[in-house]
Formats: sequence, structure tokens, C-alpha cells
Amino acid sequence: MSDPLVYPKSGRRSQNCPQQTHLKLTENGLVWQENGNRQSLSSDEILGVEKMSGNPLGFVVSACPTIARRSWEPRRSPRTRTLYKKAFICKSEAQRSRWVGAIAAALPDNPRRRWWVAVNPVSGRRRGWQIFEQVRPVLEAAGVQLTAIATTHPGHVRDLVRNIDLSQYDGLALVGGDGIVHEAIAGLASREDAENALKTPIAPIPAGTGNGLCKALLDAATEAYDPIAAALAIAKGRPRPLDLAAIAHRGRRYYSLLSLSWAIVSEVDIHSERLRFLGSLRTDLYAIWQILKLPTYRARFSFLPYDRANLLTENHLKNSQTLEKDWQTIEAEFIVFWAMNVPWSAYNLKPAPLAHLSDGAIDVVAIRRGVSRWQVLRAFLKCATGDHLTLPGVEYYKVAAFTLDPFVQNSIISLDGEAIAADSVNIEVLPGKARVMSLETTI
Ligand SMILES: Nc1ncnc2c1ncn2[C@@H]1O[C@H](COP(=O)(O)OP(=O)(O)OP(=O)(O)O)[C@@H](O)[C@H]1O
Repeated sequence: MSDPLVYPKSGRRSQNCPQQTHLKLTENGLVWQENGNRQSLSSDEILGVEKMSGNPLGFVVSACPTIARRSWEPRRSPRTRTLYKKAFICKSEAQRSRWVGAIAAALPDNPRRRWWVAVNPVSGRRRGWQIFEQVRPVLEAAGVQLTAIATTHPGHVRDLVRNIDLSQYDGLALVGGDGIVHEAIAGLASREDAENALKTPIAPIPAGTGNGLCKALLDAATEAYDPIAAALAIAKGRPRPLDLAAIAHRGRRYYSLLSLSWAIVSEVDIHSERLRFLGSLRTDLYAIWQILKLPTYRARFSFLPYDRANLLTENHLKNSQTLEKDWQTIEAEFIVFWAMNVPWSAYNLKPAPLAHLSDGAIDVVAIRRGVSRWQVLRAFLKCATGDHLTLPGVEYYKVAAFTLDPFVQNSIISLDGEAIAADSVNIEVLPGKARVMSLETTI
């Protein structure tokens, strides 16, 4: 559809705009001229179109385009998005109706419009509700209906999700950190209809301190890590499978979506909570403190290697054990023990660069006794970009299942950031057990 009779309107700046434009609806989106420049919005970016209130000739297109990189931003970093509203004025009401109808018809239908939203107001820097208010207009512009609640106590999301009528919703959005996503999964898994319930699409909106799952999803879609892109995954994305790990510990069964860590990693994860007021700096400072102390933790680690050697490049194989279909056992003093379901454990930490959201494997990064403080510190620093795998002392195992028997009294295991006593744990991968919203074009 192409129409020369459409005039642009840019609010207070309308006097600077050309008198006339030529709006075109192509199979890729909208194209028009403004101040002599060609402007466009692709159909991937357009959220919706609506008649302008107060002007019978106007209509407004809402979109989430990427914004131009600033001069100091690295060229390879993904570009952030913003909510953008573009107003057009038609010559007649009939023409406006034609445009609104044509644009709406050209947008792909969103089969998932009804979302339940839990907002943790105290996660991260206590900006959960503010972040929800930031993304709400994006979702509403896309016609998403929201039923939002604020959590009031730990375990609240798990209890609500256990009892919620899932037939009323197309997905669960979680504004907070990985902790409330973990709770939502626990709630779904504890239902009588768990098998089906776990297929409910989940969408994390980052407001916590770590947000490893959200970072992993956005990074896989080459999107910048920000709440708007996370919300766009609800409006324009598709559900994709996510492996879960089933954990047997002291007769109980847990589900993990992110990580199981022990040794200095769990010490940092759990004990740095007391430095919460420092934001994400808390883990960095606590990690440096632990590396200076360099405690070691004895354990038996038995694992079933995951037979996909082609996923490992030659370089990484140097640090990996031989891949065989049998269980293997290592008894050692560990400094680092970090089992990851996804590449990112936090938005700024990529311990498992070879992990994939649904490859049926858990990636274990370990450092044993015998390396210097300097080497551990280097591995920790390189971990920010996932470039630590080739460093001396860093071991990497891709496994389908494992058992960890810690021989240390009074240590803790961190399961998706929540503490459990360091006792024998059995972990098994449940391939594609859950579903998460993603902007990836090929899944
Ligand atoms: N209103 C509340 N008051 C206190 N704790 C809460 C409340 N709502 C949720 N929680 C608990 O807060 C914990 C952490 O939540 P969340 O994961 O959202 O944030 P975070 O810890 O800052 O983020 P991350 O897990 O990414 O570090 C969860 O275990 C949850 O049970």
C-alpha cells in the first residue's frame, strides 16, 4: 500500500516537518520521507497501530526500534531499543481507517496476549516496579493484557504459580532476578498438572542483580541487555525450549534453570548478599576477597559426559576430559565448581560460553587446587567475556548428569542463587522441559 496523501505530525516539532510525505506499506514494514530523509520501521519492530485520540484524522504507530550507537559504544555491541511513537495525519477519516486497517492486518497475529506478571519490588536496587512501569507501555502498545501483582515475601511467586488458573494466561512474566524465575519454575513443577504447566511460556524482565537467564536469552538473539528488549520478547517473540536440571538432595527434588555452584563460587553468591547495598559490585568485591583467601574444598565429582564432542573446538578440548559414554569420577580439592545450564550466570558473567539453552547438557567449569591466586583472579576477570576456557587450570566438562559429594563440613551449595546445605547432590538434565520467550529468529 502506498499513499501520497498522508501528512506527518511530530507533536511540538510539527512546524519543522515537511508538509507532505509519502507513506508506503511494504512487506518489510513502513517507509516514509521526513525532512528529506528516508525513514522506516520494520514489521519486526512495529508493536501496533491505533487511531489518535482527539484528532479524527490521525493515527499513531508504536514501535521498538534500535537506537543509533553512541560514539563511545563498541561497534560490536548490540544496539539498545526504545519505545517510539510516530503520528501520521490523513486527509480524511476514510483514509485513516484504511491505513489503520492495513497496518494492523500486516502485523503478524500475536497468539499470546494474556500475561500474568509478578513484580518483585525489592529485587536488585528495588526498582522492580519502576522497571515494570517502563516496559508496560511497550506491552500495552502491542495489545498485551496484563494482570500484575507485586510480591510481598520470599516464596510468594512459587505459591501463586502453584495455584494459578493457567488457562487464563498465555504466559508468566517475572520482573525481578533469577530468584523469582526459579520460584515460578518450582511453582509450576509442584502442580498436579506439572508436565503441561511447565510448558507455560516464561519471560524474565531484568530488575535483579544478576539476571543470567534474561541475559542468556537476549544475547542469543543478539539483543542488548535491557528491559525494553526483554519486553519485546513477550510482544514479538516466540517460546523456545529451555533445559531444566532436576536435582536430588536429601530426599527432596529441586529444579534449576541457571546454575549449581559450590566452593568459592557459592560462597560469593550467597555470602555476598550481606553487601547487597553495593549492587552488582558486591559479587566482585567478595570474589576478590575469596581469591585472596583461596580456600579449597574436597569433593568427589562423578559425571556422565555429554556425547557432542563437535560442540567443542580443539582449544577447548585441551581442557576437557575425554568424552566417553561412561561415568567418570574425579576426587579432588576444588577451588571453583560451577555447573551451568545457560552461558551467563549474571548479565556480566559468562562462565559457560559453550552452554546452550536447550542442548540437553550441563556445562561444568572447575578449577582444582594447584593454581596460583593470580591464575584464579585472571580466570575470574576473563569470565566476564567467557574467555577463560584456555587459561591454565580451567577445566570444562559438558555432562548429561553428575553427582557431587562434598567432603567439607559447613559449606553451602548455591542453586540458582538460593542456598542449600552442601551434601550429596545428583543432577540430571531434563531436555527442553520448560519454555521461555525469545527474540531469536532461528530456534
Ligand atoms: N516482597 C519481597 N520481600 C522480600 N523478599 C522477596 C519479596 N519478593 C520476592 N522476594 C524474594 O527475593 C529473592 C530474590 O529475588 P530476585 O531474584 O527477584 O532478585 P535478586 O536476588 O536481586 O536478583 P538475582 O537473583 O538476579 O540476583 C527471591 O528469592 C524471592 O523469594
